Amino acid sequence: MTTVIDGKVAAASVIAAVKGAAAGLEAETGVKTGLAVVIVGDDPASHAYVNSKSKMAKECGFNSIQHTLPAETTQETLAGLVASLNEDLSIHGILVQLPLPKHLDSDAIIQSIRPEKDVDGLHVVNAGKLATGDLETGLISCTPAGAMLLVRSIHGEDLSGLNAVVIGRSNLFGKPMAQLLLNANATVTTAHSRTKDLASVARGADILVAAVGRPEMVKVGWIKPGATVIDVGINRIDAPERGEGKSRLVGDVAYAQASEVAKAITPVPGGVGPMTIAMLMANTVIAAHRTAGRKPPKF
Ligand SMILES: Nc1nc2c(c(=O)[nH]1)N[C@@H](CN(C=O)c1ccc(C(=O)N[C@@H](CCC(=O)O)C(=O)O)cc1)CN2
Repeated sequence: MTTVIDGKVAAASVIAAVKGAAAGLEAETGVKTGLAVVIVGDDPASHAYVNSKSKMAKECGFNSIQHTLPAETTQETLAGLVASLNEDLSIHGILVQLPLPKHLDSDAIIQSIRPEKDVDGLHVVNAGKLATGDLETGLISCTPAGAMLLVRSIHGEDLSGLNAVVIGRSNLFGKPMAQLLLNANATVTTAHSRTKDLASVARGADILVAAVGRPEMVKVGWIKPGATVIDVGINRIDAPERGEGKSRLVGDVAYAQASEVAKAITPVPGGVGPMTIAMLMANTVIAAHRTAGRKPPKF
């Protein structure tokens, strides 16, 4: 029997823990956890994600602030906003929604966020801490942290003896995911578009993580029978069978066939996606605890 890993259930349990931790911190210290979310431009998907983040932050009992800036915002204006949020004592987490409009230098903006408020875990200080195996003092990028929690729900904390293959090498996901797996003692291969015979590399995986951004690219023949498959892709494709102009979401894995051979698999939607926002809340309450000099909760 294949286990379908339910990201909505896992995310709900993270959120319940966040709510408890935020309430406890406020009761003990008077510190209300604060999250500022910044969005620039009109991309509808980005607006939907940001609205979900702001709403979830309120549900967690946070001070939730949203800054919505027009597409023509200059680098100086955005940098000025980040600088003022860096100084704002009521804000413990700053998130700048990506992608930014093309005329803006995303990396300069991300690197201008104070590392202790970088709840996206993208600042080089946080990336460096993860790369050197320090999982205690930094902030870990939300989607890999969430995907790792799903891996742990199947395999436990120690992945000794297991081969993990991550397909994708982005800073947002592939690199931090590989480092999290390595920290848990898995034997890790990072594969990508230039990897020779990707299918056979993937077939060596006990834990296969796909983050390629190509709909259903990972076929059943790429999956070792009994493997755990974590699908990070969120691709919207046409679905004329649902009516004219309709679309549906699919992952990077051909789910229907893959779920016949995998031991455990994440669906799309409802797998890794919901974990991203839950881990953002987790990072924010961790950051607030640290600022208040309290031991942060573990997730
Ligand atoms: N600053 C950041 N920008 C972006 C990030 C990020 O982590 N930090 N990630 C993505 C978008 N994203 C959050 O921002 C995100 C993507 C998907 C989901 C999610 O829950 N997906 C659902 C499906 C939702 C749908 O129906 O469209 C799922 O997979 O079940 C949450 C957050 C890029 N930008």
